[in-house]
Amino acid sequence: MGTDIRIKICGLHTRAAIAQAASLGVAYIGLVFFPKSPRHLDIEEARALALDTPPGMAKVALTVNAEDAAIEAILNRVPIDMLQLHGAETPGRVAEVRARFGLPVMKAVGVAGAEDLPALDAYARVADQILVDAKPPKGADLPGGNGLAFDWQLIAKRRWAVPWMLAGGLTPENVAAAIRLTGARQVDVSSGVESAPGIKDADKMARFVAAARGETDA
Ligand SMILES: O=C(O)c1ccccc1NCC(=O)[C@H](O)[C@H](O)COP(=O)(O)O
Repeated sequence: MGTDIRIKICGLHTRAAIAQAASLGVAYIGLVFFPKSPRHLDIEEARALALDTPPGMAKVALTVNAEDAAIEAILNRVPIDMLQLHGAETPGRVAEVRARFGLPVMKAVGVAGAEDLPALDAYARVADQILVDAKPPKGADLPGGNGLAFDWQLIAKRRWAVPWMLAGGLTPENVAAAIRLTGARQVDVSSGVESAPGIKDADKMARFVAAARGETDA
């Protein structure tokens, strides 16, 4: 562990939460473009927040099965550093988005069991990063951001040729153990630093960052 752990906080939608993320030295912030989500931002809200974001944090646009036109509409107005594809985009679609928009692409891949692991290898061949996340429960409204963890043992000895991020149900209480077990150097959190769906909690954010860096006893 240590301060070299890179942290992404997803689903931020207030200036205060973004300012706090910056003061904590968070590496990435996720802006969610998915209308069913309590963290959804419309394009003009996202633009205002992104223009106000202190330098030094990568602004990641999260979309779900978005068409080119929808991605283009975001990128025309919002200064974005990375695209996070969080739907059922195929490896071919990931390669296409990457080539078309010229931004790094992180593909979220849901894991529930060993049968899901080959997909990680397939996406690692085409994406700039992979987000190793919990698979959403059947019938869930959201394909991510559900606060569910998967069995970290499944990826305990696995490595990929691109940077990867651990996600899914991480909290201030479990993130240190998750990092120890998986060897992750990057972690992503949303629900685990909220007081209610979509509402980020300043104390939980601070405790999460400290725990991920091994600054607490967890
Ligand atoms: O956050 C959302 O509402 C969301 C909506 C649609 C697709 C993905 C979404 N979130 C993804 C994330 O917040 C994270 O990248 C990841 O799934 C971890 O979330 P959590 O388990 O809540 O920490």
